[in-house]
Amino acid sequence: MREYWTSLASLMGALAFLQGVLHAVFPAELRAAVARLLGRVTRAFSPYCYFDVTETEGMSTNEIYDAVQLYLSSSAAPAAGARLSLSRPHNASSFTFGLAASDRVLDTFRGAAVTWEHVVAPRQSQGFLWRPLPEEKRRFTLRIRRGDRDKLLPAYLDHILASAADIRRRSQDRLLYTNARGGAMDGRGLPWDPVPFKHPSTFDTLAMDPDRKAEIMADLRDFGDGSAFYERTGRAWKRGYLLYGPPGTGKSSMIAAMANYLGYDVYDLELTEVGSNAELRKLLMKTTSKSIIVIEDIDCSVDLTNRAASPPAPTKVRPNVDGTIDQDKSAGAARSITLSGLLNFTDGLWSCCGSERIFVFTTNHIEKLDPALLRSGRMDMHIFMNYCSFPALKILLKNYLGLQDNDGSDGCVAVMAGLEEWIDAAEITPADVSEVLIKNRRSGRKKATEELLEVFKVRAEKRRRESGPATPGKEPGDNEEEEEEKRALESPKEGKEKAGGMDGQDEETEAKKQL
Ligand SMILES: Nc1ncnc2c1ncn2[C@@H]1O[C@H](COP(=O)(O)OP(=O)(O)OP(=O)(O)O)[C@@H](O)[C@H]1O
Ligand SMILES: [Mg+2]
Repeated sequence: MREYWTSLASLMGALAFLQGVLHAVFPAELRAAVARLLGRVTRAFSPYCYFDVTETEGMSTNEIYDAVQLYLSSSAAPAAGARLSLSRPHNASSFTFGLAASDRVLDTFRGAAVTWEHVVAPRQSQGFLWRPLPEEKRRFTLRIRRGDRDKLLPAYLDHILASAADIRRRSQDRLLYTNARGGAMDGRGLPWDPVPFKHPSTFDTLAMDPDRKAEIMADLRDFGDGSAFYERTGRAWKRGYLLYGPPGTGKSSMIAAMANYLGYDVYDLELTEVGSNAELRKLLMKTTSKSIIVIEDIDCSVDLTNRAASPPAPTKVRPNVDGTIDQDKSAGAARSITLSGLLNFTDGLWSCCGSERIFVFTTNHIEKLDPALLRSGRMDMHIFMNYCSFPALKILLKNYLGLQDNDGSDGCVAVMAGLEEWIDAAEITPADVSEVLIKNRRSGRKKATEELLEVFKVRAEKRRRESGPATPGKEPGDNEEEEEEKRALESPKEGKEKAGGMDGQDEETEAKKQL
């Protein structure tokens, strides 16, 4: 045994001596060149080819490196034992995972398997630089089979860039843009003011007929995934939705749900702030793709009845001495937008200067809109937001009271039957139902639903009277039922919030303010 250790020690000594001689005889450059050559020879006989994506290109960062990192963090499967690093970028609402040094992930694209390795090596001393580089050199190395090369490149890289852009957009807080400055540009030449968009409305919380809801969601999904379809058919990648119906039926809530569902930004276009068709076009050109452009209450914003009308001579709005502008003067400026300007905005050549954009118009009076505005291609889907139906009511009861379908607890079954019987006759909006539920939610489910049934009955009776012959000598609101309904909506018998807490009205106002 002792001899074994002695011979091992002499072998190690001989190797160290040989290495010393090699270092002395062959300079470092020569050794590196030999190593490179050996690497090349091995690669020449390897069935794989390799591509490096470095973190920096010269002094600037490499966008592809960031995209690969983001893509791998969400799409690819880490190899067994790989470590992922966790981070949360600035302004992001979710975490992202990154690959730690020297770990590998596997991925497949078009049936071909690929491997990514994250290589981290210390950087040699940099000397003096105005902008020092990171101390480590990082790169991703892509390994693919030689035979798959044509199949994978460049399509696989395009796929990575598109996926990374999508992930980035989804993990960042989205924005709500307004044109409150009336088209005037800010310091960066942008006419839109952004604020973080955090509206809580989703398709889960939206009360409407479930079949219609599923249809709208499928339509939005088709639109979002429709890049190839729109290209193949030569259509501009945009879609218009018209939401119409009485006030308080969820039109604005639907827009927020759409934005949350697709992960799009929202541009809330205030037409009365726009001075001319040219300004409207400029605003359109400054919107980004993957966004929803909204014009609320379109019938109230601008005279939309005469397509042929030419804009009146531009009225320059002169500010008053104190710098303010009179309302009627600015209204004059808004009138210089014409229907034809708006039609071009939604379906003219300019409307196609970006892609993946949704136009949403809302109105309480569809009959006031010009048919040209409503045709397919401009408003592709017309969505009627109606009074609350029983299936929609069940969604509100679930959201506000946690009441599940066929929930027999708290003795609600009988009340539910009553609600189903009275709801159509009551013609009540989801907003009014929400109001009653917010105010009574602390009184227990049974009490809250009973209170709602009471409101339904009063409302139904009122509707019946309204549709019957008018009672001479009676003013509107001059009857007992109306007063009783008002009382039920305004001051619930129980469950009033104590001072200090936000009451139902405040919550509602707060929710409305969010959009
Ligand atoms: N369908 C609905 N589902 C869930 N909540 C709703 C629905 N409709 C209305 N609400 C509630 O009523 C409030 C007002 O609704 P919303 O602003 O969406 O109505 P609207 O149809 O846009 O009204 P308007 O025509 O006056 O603009 C919302 O904040 C929401 O709480
Ligand atoms: Mg609205």
